[in-house]
Amino acid sequence: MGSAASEFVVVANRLPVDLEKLPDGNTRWKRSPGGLVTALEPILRNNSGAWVGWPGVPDTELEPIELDGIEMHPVALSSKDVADYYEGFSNATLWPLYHDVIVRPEYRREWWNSYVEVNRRFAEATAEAAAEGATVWVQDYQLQLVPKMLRMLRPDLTIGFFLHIPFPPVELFMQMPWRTEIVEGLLGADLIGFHLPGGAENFLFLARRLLGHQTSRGNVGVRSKLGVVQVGFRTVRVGAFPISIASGELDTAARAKSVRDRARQIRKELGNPKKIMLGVDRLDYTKGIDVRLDALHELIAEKRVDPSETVMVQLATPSRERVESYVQMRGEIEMTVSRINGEYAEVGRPVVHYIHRPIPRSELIAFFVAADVMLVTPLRDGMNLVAKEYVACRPDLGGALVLSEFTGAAAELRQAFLCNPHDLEDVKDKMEAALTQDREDGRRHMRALRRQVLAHDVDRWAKAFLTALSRDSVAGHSLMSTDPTD
Ligand SMILES: Nc1ncnc2c1ncn2[C@@H]1O[C@H](COP(=O)(O)OP(=O)(O)O)[C@@H](O)[C@H]1O
Ligand SMILES: O=P(O)(O)OC[C@H]1O[C@H](O[C@H]2O[C@H](CO)[C@@H](O)[C@H](O)[C@H]2O)[C@H](O)[C@@H](O)[C@@H]1O
Repeated sequence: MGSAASEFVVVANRLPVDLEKLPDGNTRWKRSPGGLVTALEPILRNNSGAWVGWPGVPDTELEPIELDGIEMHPVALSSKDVADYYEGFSNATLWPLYHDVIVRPEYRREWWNSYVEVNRRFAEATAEAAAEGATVWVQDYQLQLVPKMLRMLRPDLTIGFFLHIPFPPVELFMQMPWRTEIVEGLLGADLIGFHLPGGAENFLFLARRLLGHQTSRGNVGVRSKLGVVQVGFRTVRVGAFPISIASGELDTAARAKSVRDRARQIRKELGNPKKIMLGVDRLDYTKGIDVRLDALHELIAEKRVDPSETVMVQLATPSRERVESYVQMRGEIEMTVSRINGEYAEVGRPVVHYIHRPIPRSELIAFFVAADVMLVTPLRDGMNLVAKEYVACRPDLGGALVLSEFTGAAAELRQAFLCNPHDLEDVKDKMEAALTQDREDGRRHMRALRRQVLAHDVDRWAKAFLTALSRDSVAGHSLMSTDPTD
């Protein structure tokens, strides 16, 4: 495969596929976890581009390879890189800091040094993969230094950056010992995207107060009214672009007879309960899996939910399994599941069905179709694609969505049963309301939710971001430029 050939390059910590080493010594590629891949994989597949990322296993050097129409450029990470850059700085420092310090971020210099070094490696790999004048789209918190490093290596490139997790309030961000370096790193991009206007506005404030750049001061809009930072002669634009899913594809898949049959079979396998509640998440402390389990436990104890006619299914993909806070949270969740089942299950009829492994896509869609109530209760979440996937999978207008106010999705899905996950009574009330909703009200809410999700799909997200990015490359913008992209 030729190098320096791609006109469009996505750079993300992970490739969309992980290399799996099988016990017999063979290897195979499998879909990698998380919403970033769910969102970007179809875009790249349909637009023939290159993807620079880690193949998900340590100490493995691989040549570029074409898979499913995408040119994959694997970046090797050693076991030490994985421990310090990925598990350490990315997921024990940045992840908790950017998610409202739900657990305490650890600030370690050796992790930071590794973050800098690995970001440099990604920048170098991208500089090799990109054609002259190409567009490069850097993704997420693991790679915040790449825009500046890449600009120094390849000033000819147009560089976009998108943050998939929340950008924290200024008071929290200021804890970061390397806060200046991170803001400078991001400012290497031509366009910096966040899910919500609040994140973009936090960033503009920091660019002004921390680095002394001139910036625009008004509110940032959604896919419009971008903010501006003047960095010497360069103008960096900052905007809000809420990510989405391939809604049309899911809608079609959910209508298939095989999926509807499987959904009926799932209900039967669960003992034909009156109501099925569903949770689908990476096993992450931000997702509030404990919140929904505690709420269910209390609802049963208070006899507001009858465990002989209601079941909960929690599908949990293993995630970041060597990071201490994840180990601890898994133990707590599994204990609560056992406690609820210990108190209320009958032989052969658990109240909570808990599966700790990834589920194939078609099976997941059948679960969405089968579920009467979808529980999405994060303490904080950049977007949460699961909420949108559930809505897209309900062309029958059935089902109800309980959604935390602290997800990016809540800004768009206003007709859900919105709840405050820090207020257990509120979560219980919303779960009960969703379980007992009037059929016609439910259909009306679901119709409105679907209108939003089907109209704003992942293609529209990518188009809005890339259109704004390409405008950057052709024209200089004045400091107060406001240029709608939608
Ligand atoms: N147990 C599971 N099995 C298979 N896919 C899952 C599972 N849990 C989550 N997913 C998928 O992973 C993605 C999660 O995206 P999102 O909700 O945005 O959160 P995050 O990216 O933080 O994990 C969705 O596409 C969802 O369908
Ligand atoms: O790569 P991992 O460490 O296994 O984690 C998986 C992904 O998790 C995060 O996803 C986020 O992106 C979603 C799409 O924008 C968004 O809906 C969700 O709220 C975010 O949490 C992470 O940001 C990705 O980098 C990871 O690949």
